[in-house]
Amino acid sequence: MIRRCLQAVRRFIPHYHALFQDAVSQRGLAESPELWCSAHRSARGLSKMSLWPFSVSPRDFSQPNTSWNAEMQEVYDHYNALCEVKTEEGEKKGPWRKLPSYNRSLKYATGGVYLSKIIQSKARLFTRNIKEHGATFEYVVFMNKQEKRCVCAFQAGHLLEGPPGHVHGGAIATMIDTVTGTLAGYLAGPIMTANLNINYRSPIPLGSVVVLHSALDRTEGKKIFVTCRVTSTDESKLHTEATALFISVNMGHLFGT
Ligand SMILES: CCCCCCCCCCCCCC(=O)SCCNC(=O)CCNC(=O)[C@H](O)C(C)(C)COP(=O)(O)OP(=O)(O)OC[C@H]1O[C@@H](n2cnc3c(N)ncnc32)[C@H](O)[C@@H]1OP(=O)(O)O
Repeated sequence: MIRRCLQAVRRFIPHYHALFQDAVSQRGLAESPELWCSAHRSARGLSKMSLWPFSVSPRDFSQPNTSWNAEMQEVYDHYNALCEVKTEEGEKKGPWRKLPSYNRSLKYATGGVYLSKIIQSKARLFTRNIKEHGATFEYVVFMNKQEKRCVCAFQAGHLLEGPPGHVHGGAIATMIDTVTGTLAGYLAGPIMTANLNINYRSPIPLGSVVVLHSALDRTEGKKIFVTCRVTSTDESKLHTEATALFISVNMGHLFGT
């Protein structure tokens, strides 16, 4: 069964490769950051049809679940309401968009000739690898493309302890990397983190909800500079400040080609 599935994957790779090369050329990405997303969407459609025989509908980890406390739900509801603005002509898309979040991003953005190298069946996105709701990273990202910024509501679970009763600095860095990286990737296509500078200003209690506010600072060629502030939900308390540098890469960079 597995051998037959792999044979089917191999048969479709040339078609997939053509699609991928067409849509995700570096020139195209530089001119239109949208291309990465459309290539990603096309790839998902294709992989669902034929390339990914093991595929099931992916779970969107950024949907509310029973572990979310009232504050987390409140921030979610606030930004979710901004995703659709009601007008006299009926509902219209607002400036914000909720990003879905899966536990294997590459599974849903499979890429032609790289397919055989990237399939590691046990690989899972670091922030989405625990099944128990609320134990680690509960978060949802809302993107505002016009303003080139995003916000993330983050509820830190009990397995993220660093100092007693408070969130581990590495877990905070993980969330900052994730949110700034998501913004940079959304605006510029495939990126890698080159530099992350973090100032921890006040500890984050375990179980509490904070908001990460991330914004594009500037771009210089392949370099994308992004800022991030982690605050309490009412923004009265600053927990962490960071700056990040991302470099646009082509997919070959990930596979040493
Ligand atoms: C799409 C979104 C979907 C998201 C879904 C999942 C969500 C999760 C998202 C999570 C996202 C998490 C993402 C992750 O966690 S990525 C994982 C952590 N990051 C890495 O492992 C990256 C490892 N490093 C590299 O691969 C390369 O060094 C990179 C790619 C970074 C640069 O490559 P390369 O070395 O070949 O670069 P270049 O020679 O072309 O130089 C280009 C320019 O950049 C300047 N430069 C380079 N490095 C630095 C530096 N450190 N400080 C300051 N400047 C630096 C350089 O001087 C030059 O400037 P200029 O001379 O042009 O002025």
